[in-house]
Amino acid sequence: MANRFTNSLRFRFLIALTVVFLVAVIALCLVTRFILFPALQREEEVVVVNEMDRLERSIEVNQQQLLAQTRDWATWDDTYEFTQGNYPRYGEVNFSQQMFEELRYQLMAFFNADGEVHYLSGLNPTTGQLQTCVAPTLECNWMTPFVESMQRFIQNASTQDQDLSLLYTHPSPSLVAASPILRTDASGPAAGWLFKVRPMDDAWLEMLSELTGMQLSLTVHSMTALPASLTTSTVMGNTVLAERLLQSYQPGTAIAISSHLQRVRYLAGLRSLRYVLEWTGVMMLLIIVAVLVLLQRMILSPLRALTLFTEQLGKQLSPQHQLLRRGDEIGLLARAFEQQFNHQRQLNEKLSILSTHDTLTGLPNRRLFDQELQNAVERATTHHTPIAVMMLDIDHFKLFNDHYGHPKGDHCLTTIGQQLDEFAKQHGVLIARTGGEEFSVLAEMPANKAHQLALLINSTIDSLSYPHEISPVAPHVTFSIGISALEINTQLTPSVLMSTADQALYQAKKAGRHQVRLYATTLANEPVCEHNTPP
Ligand SMILES: Nc1nc2c(ncn2[C@@H]2O[C@H](COP(=O)(O)OP(=O)(O)OP(=O)(O)O)[C@@H](O)[C@H]2O)c(=O)[nH]1
Repeated sequence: MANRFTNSLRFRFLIALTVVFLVAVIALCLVTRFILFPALQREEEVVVVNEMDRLERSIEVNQQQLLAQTRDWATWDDTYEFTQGNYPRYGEVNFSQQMFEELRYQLMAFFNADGEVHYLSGLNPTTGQLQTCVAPTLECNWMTPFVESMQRFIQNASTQDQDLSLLYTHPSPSLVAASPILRTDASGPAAGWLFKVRPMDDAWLEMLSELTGMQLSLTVHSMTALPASLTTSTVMGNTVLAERLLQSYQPGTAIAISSHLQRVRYLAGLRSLRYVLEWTGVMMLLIIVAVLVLLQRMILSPLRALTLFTEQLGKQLSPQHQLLRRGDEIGLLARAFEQQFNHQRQLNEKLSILSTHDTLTGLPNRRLFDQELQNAVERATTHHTPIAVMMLDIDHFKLFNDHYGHPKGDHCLTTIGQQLDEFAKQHGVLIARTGGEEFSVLAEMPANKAHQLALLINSTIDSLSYPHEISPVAPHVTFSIGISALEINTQLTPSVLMSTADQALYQAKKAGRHQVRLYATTLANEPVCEHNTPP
């Protein structure tokens, strides 16, 4: 049973489809692993870089704003005069704690044209109080790193240098704007430089976070040169830690500003991908099921029906099957099968007739007669019904052949055979050609009726008047007939019937031919002698 299933088309097709399905799944996994995932990751990297670009632009905007404010102060006649030493109350009039806090200034530093400190004002990072000095000493000592960097900038600046925005990392991360001090009409020469420092402290980060919508943190990195890629990203679960390095004016350091970015695009892409993969899998399974159903309906079921159909053909039921009406290949096959079977059946019938009938006369032959006799004897012994066997032999047929020739003898046999065939059909008996010019009759009837029938056969052949000029018996062809009609008992066999009929025939021949002799049990060894030779 299991072997039959594994050999079936259904099983093989299922295996083939499963293999195709597995190959498709593996291909899908490989495509996902080596094409789709990397594409999603590349897209995420682009998103990260764009986000950090946006962040950097926001910082630049803040720097430009500080620079504009610095430029505004530096190109003001009051500042110019102050730097020239002509406006001693400048600081007192213009600087206040509130102004520094509102504008988020850490420090404002004024330098003369030679780069020497002219005036410093700023909020002490420890106390938060406004301090004003003319040198970064004593309580203004915290301004020293700023001042040193600014003086280095002034030393390196050329006469063409205009205002500039910078980033400091030391002493703390800061935005710094530098602008040459000019008259309000921007006429020169520059009286010095004005620097404004805005701390990149928590408050500044908070302001930037509100502006960009990102949670930000800031660190200072020590490095001699900036790397090729200013943006790095580290995946941390559902977020990416993105970091952008910002060039510092102070050598050997850089400011790193970082943010945890939600992997919104990536996760959405991943969900879409999973959705597509799941549905692709489901669709493939549905397609496999559909293919199997179609296979079952379109091929396997018709093939099964074709098998049943051919079995019916084999049993010669001549089925009017609906398969024969199909227009497809199955229909063609069914019709071809039917044609082949019909042809085969006709051949078999011909063969059967050839093997059971005599070719010359068309009468049943000895084989068929023996079979039927066997069956009749069984019927007779079982049901105690009468049975009789007759042996018919043409008288002096050798003389006929010698006189008329063998072909005429054949013609005579054929004519007599036809006559006997008609007779058999009329009287419901079996007449076979069981020898050269010998015929046998199987008649399921009692002895007296068999005897009358034998007489009737003789008179029928006589009435045919087939010429036999040199026959000593009559001028036409005649029969001698021996009949065996034995008592029905378990001893009764076909050979007993045949041999006793032969004995009766011998008696008929011996008594002068053209006669009927009956060998019956009651008359055993005293055969009845009848002669119906016309007078
Ligand atoms: N033409 C022809 N002759 C056949 C055929 N079969 C047998 N015979 C002939 O039938 C003849 C039978 O001869 P015998 O057995 O001597 O019998 P008979 O001459 O009929 O003499 P009795 O039977 O004693 O009356 C032989 O000459 C056979 O050649 C056949 O198919 N065709």
